[in-house]
Amino acid sequence: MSGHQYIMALDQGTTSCRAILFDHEGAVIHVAQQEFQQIFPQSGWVEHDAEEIWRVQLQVMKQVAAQVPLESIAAIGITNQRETTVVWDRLTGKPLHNAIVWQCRRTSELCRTLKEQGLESTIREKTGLVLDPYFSGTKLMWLLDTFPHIREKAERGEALFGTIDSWLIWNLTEGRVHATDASNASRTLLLNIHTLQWDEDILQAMNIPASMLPEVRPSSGIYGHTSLLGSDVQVPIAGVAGDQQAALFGQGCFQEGMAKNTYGTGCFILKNTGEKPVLSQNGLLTTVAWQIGDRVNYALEGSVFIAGAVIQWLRDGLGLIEDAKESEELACSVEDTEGVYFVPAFAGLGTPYWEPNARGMITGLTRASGKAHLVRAALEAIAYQSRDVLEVMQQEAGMRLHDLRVDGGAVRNGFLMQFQSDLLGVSVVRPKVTETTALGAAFLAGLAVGFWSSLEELEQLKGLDRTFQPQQDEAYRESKYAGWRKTLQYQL
Ligand SMILES: Nc1ncnc2c1ncn2[C@@H]1O[C@H](COP(=O)(O)OP(=O)(O)O)[C@@H](O)[C@H]1O
Ligand SMILES: O=P(O)(O)OC[C@H](O)CO
Repeated sequence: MSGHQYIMALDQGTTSCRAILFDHEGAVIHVAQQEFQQIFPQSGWVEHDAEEIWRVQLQVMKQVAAQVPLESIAAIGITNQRETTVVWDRLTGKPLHNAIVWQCRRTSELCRTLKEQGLESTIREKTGLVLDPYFSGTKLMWLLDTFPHIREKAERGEALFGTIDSWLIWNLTEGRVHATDASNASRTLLLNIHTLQWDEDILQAMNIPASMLPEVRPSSGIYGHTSLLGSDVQVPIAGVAGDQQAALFGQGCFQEGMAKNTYGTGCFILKNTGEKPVLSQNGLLTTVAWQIGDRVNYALEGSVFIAGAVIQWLRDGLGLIEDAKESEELACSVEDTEGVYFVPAFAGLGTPYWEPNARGMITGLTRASGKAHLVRAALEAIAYQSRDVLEVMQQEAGMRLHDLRVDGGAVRNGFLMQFQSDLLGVSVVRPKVTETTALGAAFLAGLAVGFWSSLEELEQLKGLDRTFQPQQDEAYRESKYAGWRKTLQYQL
């Protein structure tokens, strides 16, 4: 192992592809990042070009690899936007349709039909999920039902399904490995999370051929090797996890009861529930956190569909700001939103409401309302939605929140972090490495190849950047939140 100094993590997010090299201390050594195209073919529909994702991911990977001797890279870990559905041709390797993104609402009606057929409680018990367009199952079903040539190929064993991890593994590996890890598989609506097997009854009910599905493997372990960084070097792909589970791992939330919130395109709050799946009564999801060897860790999750994406919309949709960073300065330029509330339900509402038909809304506007109030209301909405999830988590899991560990692109925004702390009345703890998603994937890969030896060793690597303490009293907190809840009622 002596020449091995780095682990490379590939973080394939909703808006960009990243490649990051971490050293043995868990420090970021090199990063390359590139955004790719978001495709909105109709209202509420979202797609990505899977070939573009692969091209961009390979490019950033090569950029980073060029900074160090190839032999110094011990392994690659993959982490990815979850649920996004790719179907490709086994023979040509070409996608048979654009990837259908997790945010896409096109299967709302299909979900309703499946509910009417009485499938909801089976899905809940077996998969830990709810019947919502968010998950891969109905997206795959839609592709098979809409395009007869895709179904024909699937029935001949020539069409393969995968989430983005599988798509990258397939493209990276010499022998075209078709696999996924248990954390990603647990987001498809097709996996029995108790047995970690694809569920035959659900596949039958959704008319999905089992031959399309990838092999489910542990999150830490060798999937295959790639020579795409240099033909004479074989680098093992040794860790794979969905991005939110990877962030939980990268935050060092290894023990039952530990929780984190990641502020990226959406917000995802996960709480480690140990080795037993806990089923929620209030709209939280039960999901596989990771599998290492035979040991499976589960988590309860609250998913907020639009968080940082609302800031992107202010930038790209309205042209109100030029850069996400600007939102902080604008928000701080006013004392308050002066009664403006912004519900960014662009893609329906996730936890705990599960209302696929909800849509965005801005209320409380007056002639005195300006750009700064709107931007501030958008940032505040990210914090309100996170509180909605944490309220349910605390009620249900008997969790007493002492502090909140945070990560993701939007935690750079100091206003947002302070407001989150004020709104919850607890400390918000931001780590030094906010790339915890990528770090989690690196940890999983590093453990598999002996770069790191144990979870205890990984725990020592954590470093804090800043803790935000509440600066407002309970009266402020509760009156702001009551205003949010009242506004939300219009969409429920
Ligand atoms: N300073 C900032 N303030 C608010 N939001 C930000 C800031 N910087 C980045 N963001 C938001 O964070 C998101 C990107 O975070 P990232 O973790 O890379 O997301 P993803 O993995 O979903 O692509 C974008 O939606 C962007 O608008
Ligand atoms: O790309 P992110 O970081 O917004 O994460 C997306 C989630 O995995 C969707 O479930």
